[in-house]
Amino acid sequence: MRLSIFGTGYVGLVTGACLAEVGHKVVCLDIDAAKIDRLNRGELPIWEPGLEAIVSRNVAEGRLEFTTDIARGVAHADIQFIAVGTPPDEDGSADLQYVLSVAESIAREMNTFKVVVNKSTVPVGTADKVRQRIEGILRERGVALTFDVVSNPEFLKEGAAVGDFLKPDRIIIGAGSENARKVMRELYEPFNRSHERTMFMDVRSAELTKYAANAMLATKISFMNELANLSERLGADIEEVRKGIGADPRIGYHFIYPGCGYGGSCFPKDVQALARIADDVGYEAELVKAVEAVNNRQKNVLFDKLASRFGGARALGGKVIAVWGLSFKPNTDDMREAPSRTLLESLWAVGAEVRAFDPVAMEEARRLYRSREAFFLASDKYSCLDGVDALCICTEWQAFRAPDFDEMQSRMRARVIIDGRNLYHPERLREMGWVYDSVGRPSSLVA
Ligand SMILES: NC(=O)c1ccc[n+]([C@@H]2O[C@H](COP(=O)([O-])OP(=O)(O)OC[C@H]3O[C@@H](n4cnc5c(N)ncnc54)[C@H](O)[C@@H]3O)[C@@H](O)[C@H]2O)c1
Ligand SMILES: O=c1ccn([C@@H]2O[C@H](COP(=O)(O)OP(=O)(O)O[C@H]3O[C@H](CO)[C@@H](O)[C@H](O)[C@H]3O)[C@@H](O)[C@H]2O)c(=O)[nH]1
Repeated sequence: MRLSIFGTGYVGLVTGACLAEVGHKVVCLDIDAAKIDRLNRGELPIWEPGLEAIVSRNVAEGRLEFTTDIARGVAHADIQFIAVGTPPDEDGSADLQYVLSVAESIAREMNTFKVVVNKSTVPVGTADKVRQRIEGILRERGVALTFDVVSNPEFLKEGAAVGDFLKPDRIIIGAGSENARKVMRELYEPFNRSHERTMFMDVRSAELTKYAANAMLATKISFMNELANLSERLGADIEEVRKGIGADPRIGYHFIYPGCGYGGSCFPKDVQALARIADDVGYEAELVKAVEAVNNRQKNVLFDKLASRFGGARALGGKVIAVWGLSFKPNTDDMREAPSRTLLESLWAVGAEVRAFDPVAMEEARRLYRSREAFFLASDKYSCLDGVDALCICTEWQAFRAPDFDEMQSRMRARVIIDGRNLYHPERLREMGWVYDSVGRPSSLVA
């Protein structure tokens, strides 16, 4: 089948490449001409494992192309995907300007029937707004064309996006007409060969399913972080508690890792947006708001631990602190809402100097903090430790899991590790003479 996708970010680009991979003919559009130029030169604007190979193969085989030409994109296909950003507005609600602007573009250029498929994460009722926007423009143009609006939220994770897209747990389709359901079934047919993954429902339920999934996952994390903070104060070990509860299949082991808070471009904004969606219909979403509040507090946990270790926040002035891991999670260079940023900014605020290392997010860190003094990006994880007073770990990259502790010790001014991802065994480190603090474990109590 033929389809066009507006937006070549994480979702649009992965969707385009993966739908081309199964045989469809895809045109990807973006208003960012520099991005399209890079893609046409064979460069990827994002770091995502496995994506480059799929993009280059499908471009070479003529199933995938990139353009800024809206008329060409709209004419190419009956199926028009919207995969643009929905960033938080000032009050935390999702800003729909990019989604509605794509709806306008489609309406201005369409001359035949279209199925408009929204893949962006959007509040319940957005499909109605998209429909009204398209109808308004068609009226202005004086043309009588029919179209469907479908909700098809995306559940891929950064760092595992290609695998998630090609082998989805489920494909959610919110569609109001039999024709739209038929088109979407055919489009996703290649993904249903081993078993049926497509779930059809009404449009509003599909829109809410996306927020429900993210809010549920974020709730699990905030719950575990709350329990971790409690464990520390009770002399219990959250890692034992985690395994103990994970063994219950009703709870499960997934997404119950405590740490220094969740980040990324989705959980923080979507939890906030869900709370605003509830406010808008006069419902106080107390649990959802608590999830956000717990997470905001958790993002300070490394700084607070460091401060108490050094005898107060002001005592950190003039200290040199190493940070391992800048991206919001492993296998991505994305630093949006990363817990590392909260730590960096708190350290700078008290006059500490930071030496940082990340396996892939160095360029992104340079872009974000170019003009920052007191920020040194090291070329590897060991040189990052030269002369530092302590090491903080923000991201659980594989490269940090089994380091050479002797090498580390020889470079650091003091043997202090504050670990926001619970990577090491507290007792082993203590035996080796380290001061080791992590999240929710007895190590945290050792002076
Ligand atoms: N990043 C993820 O892991 C993820 C996963 C699932 C869902 N989502 C949701 O998908 C949506 C897109 O997220 P993303 O991370 O891909 O965003 P992104 O910011 O990486 O990319 C959005 C792209 O859309 C382009 N764009 C904006 N207006 C446009 C227009 N009028 N026409 C064409 N292109 C336009 C931008 O230039 C940009 O390249 C969001 O709603 C997000 O919440 C994201
Ligand atoms: O047990 C856990 C699991 C995750 N995290 C943190 O949670 C954040 C988000 O992680 P993850 O969900 O793996 O990454 P995202 O790429 O943000 O993916 C989420 O957000 C996407 C955008 O909506 C959805 O499509 C995905 O299904 C959803 O998992 C990261 O900071 C992780 O460190 C924890 O602290 N503990």
